[in-house]
Amino acid sequence: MARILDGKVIAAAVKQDLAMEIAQLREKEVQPKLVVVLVGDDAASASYVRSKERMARELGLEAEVIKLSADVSESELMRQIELQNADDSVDAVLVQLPLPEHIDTDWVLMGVDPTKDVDGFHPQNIGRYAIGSPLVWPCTTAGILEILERANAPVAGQTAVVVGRSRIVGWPTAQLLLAHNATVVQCHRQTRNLAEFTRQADILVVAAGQAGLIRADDVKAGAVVIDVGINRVDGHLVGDVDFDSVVQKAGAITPVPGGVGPLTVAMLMKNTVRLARIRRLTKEDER
Ligand SMILES: NC(=O)C1=CN([C@@H]2O[C@H](COP(=O)(O)OP(=O)(O)OC[C@H]3O[C@@H](n4cnc5c(N)ncnc54)[C@H](OP(=O)(O)O)[C@@H]3O)[C@@H](O)[C@H]2O)C=CC1
Ligand SMILES: Nc1nc(=O)c2c([nH]1)NC[C@@H]1CN(c3ccc(C(=O)N[C@@H](CCC(=O)O)C(=O)O)cc3)C=[N+]21
Repeated sequence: MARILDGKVIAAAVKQDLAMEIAQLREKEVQPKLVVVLVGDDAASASYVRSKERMARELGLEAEVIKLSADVSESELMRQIELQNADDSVDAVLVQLPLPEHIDTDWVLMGVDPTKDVDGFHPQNIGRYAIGSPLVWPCTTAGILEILERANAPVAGQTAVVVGRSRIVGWPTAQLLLAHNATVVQCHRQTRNLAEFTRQADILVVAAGQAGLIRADDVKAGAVVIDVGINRVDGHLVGDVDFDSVVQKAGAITPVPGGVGPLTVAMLMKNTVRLARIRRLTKEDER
């Protein structure tokens, strides 16, 4: 039976460390502030944003949510982002995805000041992580590293397979594992014979959004399996990994819910604090 990597417990440990750091920053009169821009009334997005607000409040971080209607124009959305860019009290700006169809997501994400880009989605940050040193790693990716580290799972020299290559999860996660000296294979929809690759993974990260994509036969015995997927099936949340069968074979596994998700929110807070620290306490030429 695999060890179950409990995201809630790990997130609580991250929060504890952060609370101390925030108290120290307050002594230096730094009050980190996060702004979340939420467009439209998608129920899942609204619920994620609520959990972000809740955790910020618990930690004593300032958080503001700017709600815009689903039919907001691209230029009005940009104007709102630029207001946050210009506001010196704001350290971190997050534009909740997905955005409505009529809005060019790439263009909007490029509008966020790279020094306030708490998601790490700006091309400047992507360029930085291509050379291994981003200001921040995207929250989910950072959360995956936190899980691996706190579980004492080695990364260097391991074979890591990432299923998915999205800007939010798959791509940055493969880059992070590579930066930590894993041997990385990145799979996607056009990968032929997916199982041939996943079966070789010492670390298997699955971020495809397909319930039941990975079953016990697709996993190497003893592997560390990180299930990022969030799928609603018959009213329940399930991951991309068939937990009940894979738990019998893997060495360690994250559950859904209660695995990567809680870490994503915790790392958003950690990234906010980091950006606040860099922007307010570091000289321009040291960044
Ligand atoms: N727990 C958390 O904190 C978070 C969870 N999520 C969840 O993670 C999942 C992925 O999210 P996201 O990356 O945004 O999703 P996207 O839909 O943007 O990307 C999915 C990726 O998976 C690949 N893929 C899809 N199906 C298959 C398949 N059958 N075989 C191989 N590759 C496949 C796609 O390939 P291709 O590029 O070829 O299309 C694509 O690269 C979702 O369930 C989402 O809800 C997302 C963010 C945070
Ligand atoms: N700009 C931007 N940045 C993001 O990081 C971002 C985004 N947009 N859009 C959507 C995805 C998804 N995402 C999740 C966050 C928390 C949970 C989470 O807390 N999940 C809980 C369960 C949640 C529930 O019960 O619904 C869990 O897995 O235990 C999941 C998914 C962040 N994303």
